[in-house]
Amino acid sequence: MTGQIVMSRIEDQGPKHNGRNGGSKKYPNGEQYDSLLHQLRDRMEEGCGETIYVVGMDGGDWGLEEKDMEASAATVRSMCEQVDADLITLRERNEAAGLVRDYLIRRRMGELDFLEVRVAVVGNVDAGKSTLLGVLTHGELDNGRGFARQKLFRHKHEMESGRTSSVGNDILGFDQEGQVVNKPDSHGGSLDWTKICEKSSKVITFIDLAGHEKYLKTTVFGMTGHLPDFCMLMVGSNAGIVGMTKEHLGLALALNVPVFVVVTKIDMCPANILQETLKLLQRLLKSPGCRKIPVLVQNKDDVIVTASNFSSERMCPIFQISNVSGENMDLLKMFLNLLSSRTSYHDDQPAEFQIDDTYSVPGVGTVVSGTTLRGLIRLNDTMLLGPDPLGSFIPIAVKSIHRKRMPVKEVRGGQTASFSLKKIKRSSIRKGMVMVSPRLCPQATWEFEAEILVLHHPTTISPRYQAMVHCGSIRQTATILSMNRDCLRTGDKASVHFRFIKTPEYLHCDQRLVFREGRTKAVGTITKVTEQGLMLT
Ligand SMILES: Nc1nc2c(ncn2[C@@H]2O[C@H](COP(=O)(O)OP(=O)(O)OP(=O)(O)O)[C@@H](O)[C@H]2O)c(=O)[nH]1
Repeated sequence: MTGQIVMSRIEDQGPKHNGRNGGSKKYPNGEQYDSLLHQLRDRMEEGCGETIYVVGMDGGDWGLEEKDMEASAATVRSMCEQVDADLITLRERNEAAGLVRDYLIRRRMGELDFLEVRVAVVGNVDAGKSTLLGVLTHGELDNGRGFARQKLFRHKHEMESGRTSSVGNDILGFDQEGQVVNKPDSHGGSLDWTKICEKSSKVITFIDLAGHEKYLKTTVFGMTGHLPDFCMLMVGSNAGIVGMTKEHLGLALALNVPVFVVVTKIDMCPANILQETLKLLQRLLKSPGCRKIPVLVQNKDDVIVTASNFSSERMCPIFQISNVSGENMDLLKMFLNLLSSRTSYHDDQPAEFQIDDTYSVPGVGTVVSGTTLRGLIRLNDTMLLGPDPLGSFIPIAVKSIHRKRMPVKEVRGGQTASFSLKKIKRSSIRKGMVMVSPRLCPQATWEFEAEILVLHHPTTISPRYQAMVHCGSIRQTATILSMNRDCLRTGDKASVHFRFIKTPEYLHCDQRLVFREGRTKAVGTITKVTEQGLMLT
């Protein structure tokens, strides 16, 4: 093994993990070091503050002798100092020519900052969604009779019926070492969000979307409005692929949200039934409608490989867990810690924030919560809030910002936040409104065109048909004014001209939308937004 380093190897032959390739970093000269540093910065930006880095390639071979590995590791450590990041060893393995090491490189976070990843949780009723979230966030296993989920229920009627109907939010914090920081208090078992965020370098927000068909509306809103980075599809191993499972998978695929699957209840499922469920699941994921590559995650190596290839590739990891015995929970947690946000941000982009909920807080006033789509919003910035029913936007000053109930000074693209607004009545704010930078000169839109695909419709769709459009946090009925075909049936694609029936909305080209009415579902992409003054009547 020579001590030299050939730069082209790093770019050309490193293992491609979602652009996170590594290489041999033994004894680079100044120029090579700068180039490596530049690459690392790019990768960290692409991964929203973190990247998986593989060290140990020399020539075409995998593996370094111990002393070369230590030299390479020292180079990487020094680069991490330059970019103010921590270097965490994920695994070390022996390949033909020696050692290979996988590192997680994660930006150091100040006390009030953390990386944020949103995971939508879907799956059929009784698949164990609420239970898994209870187990993950409260660190106590279930008893198989609903113990763990009790901690999550927010509404009385849910407590009584055992069904989740609201879009709940649960958080799971990981420290720099990848350990869970959630510590429920000893009385009542409640979680202190501020403490979790302070101790975390990454916070996973789970958006628990209901499993019952009755709540499909809520599920669709959660999948479009809360901008999940990833979707966790839960399947009960004994029940298999039933009820809403395919529906939820289809929705995630239609909205281009990468999916991973968690098969639960393996403690109580006979081996042959578990195998049957896994077989059907793999067949479904490989089918022409999904075109995924299912991977059964069995060990830490599988976690690293699937996490590294997850967001941009077709890989679909499948975990098999028990909420009662805790089997494989460590693999799922490790995977969650390695997921990175899909929304990269640039400070210089004009800020956009979409509102998905409003509250009246005694002593504070009106509070809006939602997701920052782009740019940077700071305390005391002036933003434009709208559109109101006439399509206007009004200036408002940002007087307080909270992330996960914690006061902060700024919030960036990809992060959820809430703002308290002065002198604004809660009743004048609706879901779907936005707060944007005045630089954008925002316009409200009554009409738009979209390319849509009808996923399911019992008869045919033709002009004047009305249905609910979900787009980001917008949820409003729209009428089809015209389309480039006479009528649409299941499986048809068309270019369709829509008009909102109640108020104009703030829309962008390229936004994904879901068009839904009862069992009818269509998905699409906005292709044209009509300026306010130019509406057709
Ligand atoms: N034995 C066993 N029981 C489980 C496991 N996971 C969940 N359960 C039980 O399965 C039942 C249903 O779990 P829930 O978490 O309520 O299911 P859900 O998917 O959240 O259902 P909805 O919220 O109604 O959509 C509860 O009684 C749990 O105790 C598991 O891994 N093993």
